[in-house]
Amino acid sequence: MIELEGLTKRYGEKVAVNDLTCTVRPGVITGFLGPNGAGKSTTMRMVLGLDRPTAGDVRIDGRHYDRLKDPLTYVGALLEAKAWHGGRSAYNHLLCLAQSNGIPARRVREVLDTVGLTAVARKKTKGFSLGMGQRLGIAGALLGDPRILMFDEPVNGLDPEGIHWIRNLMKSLAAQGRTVFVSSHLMSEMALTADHLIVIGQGRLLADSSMADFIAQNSRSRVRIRTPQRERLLDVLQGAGITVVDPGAEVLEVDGDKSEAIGELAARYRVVLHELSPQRSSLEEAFMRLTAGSVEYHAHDGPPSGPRERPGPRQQWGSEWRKG
Ligand SMILES: Nc1ncnc2c1ncn2[C@@H]1O[C@H](COP(=O)(O)OP(=O)(O)OP(=O)(O)O)[C@@H](O)[C@H]1O
Repeated sequence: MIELEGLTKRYGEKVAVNDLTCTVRPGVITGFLGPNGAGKSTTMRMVLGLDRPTAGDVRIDGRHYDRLKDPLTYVGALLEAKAWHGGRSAYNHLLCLAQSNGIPARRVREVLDTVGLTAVARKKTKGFSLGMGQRLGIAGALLGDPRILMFDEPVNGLDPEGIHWIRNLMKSLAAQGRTVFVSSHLMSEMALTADHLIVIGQGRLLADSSMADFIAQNSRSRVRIRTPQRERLLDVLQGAGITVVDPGAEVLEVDGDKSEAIGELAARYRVVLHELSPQRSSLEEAFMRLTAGSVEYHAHDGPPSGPRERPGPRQQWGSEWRKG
Protein backbone atom coordinates (compact mmCIF):
# COMPACT_ATOMS: atom_id res chain seq x y z
CA MET A 1 0.00 0.00 0.00
CA ILE A 2 0.95 3.61 -0.45
CA GLU A 3 -0.41 5.72 2.40
CA LEU A 4 -0.56 9.50 2.22
CA GLU A 5 -1.34 11.35 5.42
CA GLY A 6 -1.84 15.11 5.38
CA LEU A 7 0.78 15.25 2.63
CA THR A 8 1.67 18.86 1.80
CA LYS A 9 4.30 20.47 -0.41
CA ARG A 10 4.94 24.18 -0.80
CA TYR A 11 7.26 25.84 -3.24
CA GLY A 12 7.53 29.34 -1.80
CA GLU A 13 4.03 30.81 -1.99
CA LYS A 14 2.73 27.97 -4.15
CA VAL A 15 1.00 25.07 -2.39
CA ALA A 16 1.54 22.27 -4.89
CA VAL A 17 0.08 19.50 -2.69
CA ASN A 18 -2.35 20.45 0.03
CA ASP A 19 -3.11 18.16 2.98
CA LEU A 20 -3.61 15.04 0.89
CA THR A 21 -4.80 11.95 2.75
CA CYS A 22 -5.56 8.75 0.86
CA THR A 23 -4.47 5.16 0.44
CA VAL A 24 -3.51 3.41 -2.78
CA ARG A 25 -4.44 -0.24 -2.42
CA PRO A 26 -3.18 -3.48 -3.94
CA GLY A 27 -4.99 -5.63 -6.49
CA VAL A 28 -6.54 -2.75 -8.44
CA ILE A 29 -5.38 -0.06 -10.83
CA THR A 30 -5.75 3.34 -9.19
CA GLY A 31 -5.92 6.23 -11.65
CA PHE A 32 -4.47 9.52 -10.42
CA LEU A 33 -6.20 12.40 -12.17
CA GLY A 34 -6.14 16.16 -12.00
CA PRO A 35 -5.87 19.17 -14.31
CA ASN A 36 -2.43 20.50 -15.33
CA GLY A 37 -0.49 21.66 -12.30
CA ALA A 38 -2.79 19.85 -9.84
CA GLY A 39 0.16 18.30 -8.02
CA LYS A 40 0.22 14.73 -9.36
CA SER A 41 3.92 14.58 -10.25
CA THR A 42 4.90 16.34 -7.03
CA THR A 43 2.91 13.75 -5.05
CA MET A 44 4.59 10.89 -6.91
CA ARG A 45 8.02 12.41 -6.36
CA MET A 46 7.31 12.62 -2.62
CA VAL A 47 6.29 8.94 -2.57
CA LEU A 48 9.75 8.16 -3.93
CA GLY A 49 11.57 10.51 -1.58
CA LEU A 50 12.65 12.74 -4.49
CA ASP A 51 10.90 15.70 -2.90
CA ARG A 52 10.60 16.25 0.82
CA PRO A 53 7.09 17.01 2.15
CA THR A 54 6.63 20.39 3.82
CA ALA A 55 4.16 18.66 6.14
CA GLY A 56 2.50 15.27 6.46
CA ASP A 57 3.78 11.88 5.61
CA VAL A 58 3.88 9.24 2.91
CA ARG A 59 4.66 5.58 3.55
CA ILE A 60 5.20 2.53 1.40
CA ASP A 61 4.11 -0.65 3.13
CA GLY A 62 4.37 1.26 6.39
CA ARG A 63 7.88 2.65 5.79
CA HIS A 64 9.42 5.78 4.32
CA TYR A 65 11.05 5.27 0.94
CA ASP A 66 14.53 6.02 2.25
CA ARG A 67 14.14 3.29 4.88
CA LEU A 68 13.50 0.59 2.26
CA LYS A 69 16.36 -1.82 1.66
CA ASP A 70 16.76 -2.30 -2.11
CA PRO A 71 13.83 0.05 -2.84
CA LEU A 72 13.38 -1.15 -6.44
CA THR A 73 12.18 -4.47 -5.05
CA TYR A 74 9.36 -2.65 -3.21
CA VAL A 75 8.33 0.03 -5.63
CA GLY A 76 9.04 0.51 -9.32
CA ALA A 77 8.31 3.85 -10.93
CA LEU A 78 8.25 5.57 -14.26
CA LEU A 79 8.26 9.29 -13.58
CA GLU A 80 10.09 11.04 -16.38
CA ALA A 81 10.86 9.38 -19.65
CA LYS A 82 14.53 9.54 -20.66
CA ALA A 83 15.81 9.93 -17.12
CA TRP A 84 19.05 8.18 -17.99
CA HIS A 85 22.47 8.56 -19.55
CA GLY A 86 22.00 8.73 -23.33
CA GLY A 87 25.44 7.25 -24.02
CA ARG A 88 24.53 3.96 -22.35
CA SER A 89 22.75 1.08 -24.03
CA ALA A 90 19.35 0.01 -22.75
CA TYR A 91 20.95 -3.20 -21.43
CA ASN A 92 23.71 -1.34 -19.57
CA HIS A 93 21.30 1.21 -18.13
CA LEU A 94 19.18 -1.57 -16.65
CA LEU A 95 22.25 -3.55 -15.56
CA CYS A 96 23.50 -0.54 -13.54
CA LEU A 97 20.11 -0.24 -11.88
CA ALA A 98 20.04 -3.98 -11.15
CA GLN A 99 23.56 -4.06 -9.69
CA SER A 100 22.95 -1.12 -7.39
CA ASN A 101 19.75 -2.70 -6.09
CA GLY A 102 20.83 -6.28 -5.48
CA ILE A 103 18.83 -7.56 -8.47
CA PRO A 104 20.24 -10.51 -10.49
CA ALA A 105 21.52 -9.62 -14.00
CA ARG A 106 19.27 -12.23 -15.67
CA ARG A 107 16.30 -10.04 -14.70
CA VAL A 108 17.57 -7.39 -17.18
CA ARG A 109 16.94 -9.70 -20.14
CA GLU A 110 13.54 -10.70 -18.76
CA VAL A 111 12.28 -7.12 -18.49
CA LEU A 112 13.74 -6.11 -21.86
CA ASP A 113 11.78 -8.99 -23.31
CA THR A 114 8.60 -8.00 -21.43
CA VAL A 115 8.69 -4.47 -22.84
CA GLY A 116 9.71 -5.56 -26.35
CA LEU A 117 13.16 -3.92 -26.44
CA THR A 118 15.34 -7.04 -26.79
CA ALA A 119 16.23 -6.24 -30.41
CA VAL A 120 17.60 -2.79 -29.48
CA ALA A 121 19.04 -3.74 -26.08
CA ARG A 122 22.63 -2.92 -27.14
CA LYS A 123 21.77 0.38 -28.85
CA LYS A 124 22.58 3.69 -27.17
CA THR A 125 19.46 5.14 -25.60
CA LYS A 126 20.04 8.67 -26.93
CA GLY A 127 18.65 7.46 -30.29
CA PHE A 128 15.47 6.13 -28.69
CA SER A 129 12.07 7.51 -29.70
CA LEU A 130 9.68 8.76 -27.01
CA GLY A 131 7.80 5.46 -27.15
CA MET A 132 10.99 3.39 -26.83
CA GLY A 133 11.99 5.63 -23.92
CA GLN A 134 8.67 4.94 -22.20
CA ARG A 135 9.19 1.22 -22.66
CA LEU A 136 12.69 1.44 -21.18
CA GLY A 137 11.32 3.41 -18.23
CA ILE A 138 8.70 0.74 -17.69
CA ALA A 139 11.40 -1.96 -17.89
CA GLY A 140 13.25 -0.11 -15.10
CA ALA A 141 10.09 -0.02 -13.01
CA LEU A 142 9.57 -3.79 -13.43
CA LEU A 143 13.21 -4.69 -12.81
CA GLY A 144 12.95 -5.42 -9.09
CA ASP A 145 9.68 -7.36 -9.51
CA PRO A 146 8.11 -4.92 -7.02
CA ARG A 147 4.70 -5.20 -5.35
CA ILE A 148 4.00 -1.53 -6.05
CA LEU A 149 4.17 0.19 -9.43
CA MET A 150 3.78 3.87 -10.06
CA PHE A 151 3.56 5.31 -13.56
CA ASP A 152 3.34 9.03 -14.40
CA GLU A 153 1.73 9.41 -17.85
CA PRO A 154 2.95 6.01 -19.06
CA VAL A 155 1.17 6.10 -22.42
CA ASN A 156 2.86 9.35 -23.41
CA GLY A 157 4.43 8.82 -26.82
CA LEU A 158 3.15 5.28 -27.27
CA ASP A 159 1.40 4.24 -30.47
CA PRO A 160 -2.00 2.47 -30.29
CA GLU A 161 -0.34 -0.94 -30.09
CA GLY A 162 1.88 0.35 -27.26
CA ILE A 163 -1.11 1.85 -25.43
CA HIS A 164 -2.95 -1.46 -25.70
CA TRP A 165 0.14 -3.27 -24.45
CA ILE A 166 0.60 -1.09 -21.37
CA ARG A 167 -3.10 -1.29 -20.54
CA ASN A 168 -2.90 -5.09 -20.52
CA LEU A 169 0.39 -5.02 -18.63
CA MET A 170 -1.12 -2.87 -15.86
CA LYS A 171 -4.19 -5.10 -15.69
CA SER A 172 -2.09 -8.21 -15.33
CA LEU A 173 0.10 -6.58 -12.66
CA ALA A 174 -3.01 -5.64 -10.66
CA ALA A 175 -4.48 -9.13 -11.19
CA GLN A 176 -1.31 -10.52 -9.61
CA GLY A 177 -2.25 -8.54 -6.49
CA ARG A 178 0.17 -5.67 -7.04
CA THR A 179 -0.54 -2.02 -6.36
CA VAL A 180 -0.70 -0.01 -9.59
CA PHE A 181 -0.85 3.79 -9.30
CA VAL A 182 -1.02 5.60 -12.62
CA SER A 183 -1.54 9.18 -13.73
CA SER A 184 -2.86 10.13 -17.14
CA HIS A 185 -4.58 12.92 -19.01
CA LEU A 186 -6.16 10.51 -21.46
CA MET A 187 -9.61 10.03 -19.96
CA SER A 188 -10.80 7.52 -22.53
CA GLU A 189 -7.73 5.42 -21.73
CA MET A 190 -8.23 5.77 -17.98
CA ALA A 191 -11.86 4.75 -18.34
CA LEU A 192 -10.69 1.49 -19.90
CA THR A 193 -7.87 0.90 -17.45
CA ALA A 194 -8.51 2.14 -13.92
CA ASP A 195 -10.73 0.47 -11.31
CA HIS A 196 -10.36 3.19 -8.72
CA LEU A 197 -9.73 6.93 -8.99
CA ILE A 198 -8.01 9.52 -6.88
CA VAL A 199 -8.70 12.99 -8.25
CA ILE A 200 -6.95 16.15 -7.11
CA GLY A 201 -7.34 19.81 -8.01
CA GLN A 202 -4.91 22.54 -6.91
CA GLY A 203 -3.24 20.01 -4.65
CA ARG A 204 -6.40 19.05 -2.77
CA LEU A 205 -8.25 15.75 -2.78
CA LEU A 206 -11.46 16.05 -4.82
CA ALA A 207 -12.48 12.39 -5.08
CA ASP A 208 -11.35 8.96 -3.91
CA SER A 209 -13.79 6.38 -5.22
CA SER A 210 -14.37 3.50 -7.60
CA MET A 211 -14.60 4.38 -11.29
CA ALA A 212 -18.31 3.48 -11.36
CA ASP A 213 -19.14 5.61 -8.30
CA PHE A 214 -17.09 8.51 -9.60
CA ILE A 215 -18.97 8.61 -12.89
CA ALA A 216 -22.35 8.10 -11.20
CA GLN A 217 -21.72 10.88 -8.69
CA ASN A 218 -20.35 13.41 -11.16
CA SER A 219 -22.53 12.86 -14.15
CA ARG A 220 -25.92 13.83 -15.42
CA SER A 221 -28.05 10.84 -16.41
CA ARG A 222 -30.46 11.36 -19.28
CA VAL A 223 -32.57 9.38 -21.72
CA ARG A 224 -32.27 9.60 -25.49
CA ILE A 225 -35.42 8.94 -27.52
CA ARG A 226 -36.09 8.63 -31.24
CA THR A 227 -39.63 8.30 -32.51
CA PRO A 228 -41.47 8.79 -35.83
CA GLN A 229 -44.38 10.24 -33.75
CA ARG A 230 -42.49 13.16 -32.22
CA GLU A 231 -45.44 15.51 -31.58
CA ARG A 232 -47.58 12.76 -30.07
CA LEU A 233 -44.79 11.65 -27.74
CA LEU A 234 -44.15 15.27 -26.67
CA ASP A 235 -47.85 15.53 -25.71
CA VAL A 236 -47.78 12.26 -23.80
CA LEU A 237 -44.63 13.24 -21.90
CA GLN A 238 -45.99 16.67 -21.12
CA GLY A 239 -49.23 15.10 -19.83
CA ALA A 240 -47.16 12.91 -17.50
CA GLY A 241 -45.15 15.88 -16.22
CA ILE A 242 -41.92 14.76 -17.90
CA THR A 243 -39.93 17.68 -19.29
CA VAL A 244 -37.99 17.24 -22.49
CA VAL A 245 -34.72 19.16 -22.07
CA ASP A 246 -33.64 18.87 -25.67
CA PRO A 247 -36.57 18.56 -28.09
CA GLY A 248 -34.37 18.11 -31.19
CA ALA A 249 -35.93 17.31 -34.57
CA GLU A 250 -34.48 13.79 -34.68
CA VAL A 251 -33.67 13.01 -31.07
CA LEU A 252 -35.40 14.01 -27.83
CA GLU A 253 -33.55 14.12 -24.54
CA VAL A 254 -35.04 13.83 -21.07
CA ASP A 255 -33.10 14.48 -17.85
CA GLY A 256 -32.80 11.76 -15.23
CA ASP A 257 -33.12 8.02 -15.20
CA LYS A 258 -36.66 7.82 -16.63
CA SER A 259 -36.35 5.25 -19.41
CA GLU A 260 -38.70 2.71 -17.81
CA ALA A 261 -41.43 5.29 -17.17
CA ILE A 262 -41.12 6.61 -20.74
CA GLY A 263 -41.23 3.08 -22.21
CA GLU A 264 -44.41 2.30 -20.28
CA LEU A 265 -46.06 5.57 -21.31
CA ALA A 266 -45.17 4.92 -24.95
CA ALA A 267 -46.71 1.44 -24.75
CA ARG A 268 -49.87 2.72 -23.05
CA TYR A 269 -50.43 5.48 -25.64
CA ARG A 270 -49.26 3.32 -28.56
CA VAL A 271 -46.40 5.62 -29.57
CA VAL A 272 -43.77 3.91 -31.74
CA LEU A 273 -40.21 4.26 -30.41
CA HIS A 274 -37.14 3.64 -32.53
CA GLU A 275 -34.75 4.24 -29.65
CA LEU A 276 -35.02 4.58 -25.88
CA SER A 277 -31.57 4.58 -24.36
CA PRO A 278 -30.36 5.67 -20.92
CA GLN A 279 -27.21 7.81 -21.27
CA ARG A 280 -24.38 8.16 -18.77
CA SER A 281 -21.66 10.76 -18.89
CA SER A 282 -18.22 9.64 -19.95
CA LEU A 283 -15.34 9.76 -17.48
CA GLU A 284 -14.14 12.86 -19.31
CA GLU A 285 -17.45 14.69 -18.75
CA ALA A 286 -17.53 13.63 -15.09
CA PHE A 287 -13.91 14.75 -14.64
CA MET A 288 -14.54 18.13 -16.30
CA ARG A 289 -17.59 18.66 -14.13
CA LEU A 290 -15.76 17.85 -10.89
CA THR A 291 -12.59 19.80 -11.66
CA ALA A 292 -14.16 22.82 -13.36
CA GLY A 293 -13.42 24.99 -10.31
CA SER A 294 -9.79 23.91 -9.98
CA VAL A 295 -8.44 24.31 -13.49
CA GLU A 296 -5.52 26.74 -13.27
CA TYR A 297 -4.44 26.99 -16.88
CA HIS A 298 -7.20 27.90 -19.32
CA ALA A 299 -6.72 28.23 -23.05
CA HIS A 300 -8.81 31.03 -24.53
CA ASP A 301 -11.36 30.10 -27.16
CA GLY A 302 -11.17 31.43 -30.69
CA PRO A 303 -8.29 32.02 -33.08
CA PRO A 304 -4.78 32.82 -31.85
CA SER A 305 -4.37 36.51 -31.11
CA GLY A 306 -1.72 38.84 -32.51
CA PRO A 307 1.57 39.80 -30.86
CA ARG A 308 1.43 39.06 -27.16
CA GLU A 309 2.16 41.38 -24.31
CA ARG A 310 5.52 40.67 -22.79
CA PRO A 311 5.07 38.54 -19.67
CA GLY A 312 5.82 40.27 -16.40
CA PRO A 313 8.80 39.12 -14.39
CA ARG A 314 6.65 36.73 -12.32
CA GLN A 315 5.07 35.03 -15.34
CA GLN A 316 8.14 34.35 -17.47
CA TRP A 317 7.81 30.92 -18.97
CA GLY A 318 9.88 28.37 -17.15
CA SER A 319 11.08 30.84 -14.53
CA GLU A 320 9.64 28.73 -11.71
CA TRP A 321 9.93 25.34 -13.24
CA ARG A 322 11.77 22.45 -11.71
CA LYS A 323 14.36 24.60 -10.07
CA GLY A 324 16.49 22.98 -7.43
N1 LIG B 1 10.38 22.50 -8.43
C1 LIG B 1 9.34 23.30 -8.45
N2 LIG B 1 9.45 24.62 -8.13
C2 LIG B 1 8.39 25.43 -8.12
N3 LIG B 1 7.13 25.05 -8.41
C3 LIG B 1 6.94 23.75 -8.74
C4 LIG B 1 8.03 22.81 -8.79
N4 LIG B 1 7.50 21.60 -9.14
C5 LIG B 1 6.18 21.79 -9.31
N5 LIG B 1 5.85 23.07 -9.09
C6 LIG B 1 4.50 23.66 -9.14
O1 LIG B 1 3.65 22.85 -8.37
C7 LIG B 1 2.39 22.69 -9.01
C8 LIG B 1 2.09 21.22 -9.22
O2 LIG B 1 2.94 20.72 -10.23
P1 LIG B 1 2.93 19.21 -10.71
O3 LIG B 1 3.97 19.06 -11.77
O4 LIG B 1 3.04 18.32 -9.52
O5 LIG B 1 1.47 19.07 -11.31
P2 LIG B 1 0.87 17.93 -12.23
O6 LIG B 1 -0.49 17.62 -11.69
O7 LIG B 1 1.83 16.78 -12.33
O8 LIG B 1 0.74 18.69 -13.62
P3 LIG B 1 0.73 18.13 -15.11
O9 LIG B 1 -0.54 17.39 -15.27
O10 LIG B 1 0.74 19.40 -15.92
O11 LIG B 1 1.96 17.28 -15.28
C9 LIG B 1 2.45 23.49 -10.30
O12 LIG B 1 1.86 24.76 -10.08
C10 LIG B 1 3.94 23.64 -10.55
O13 LIG B 1 4.22 24.84 -11.22
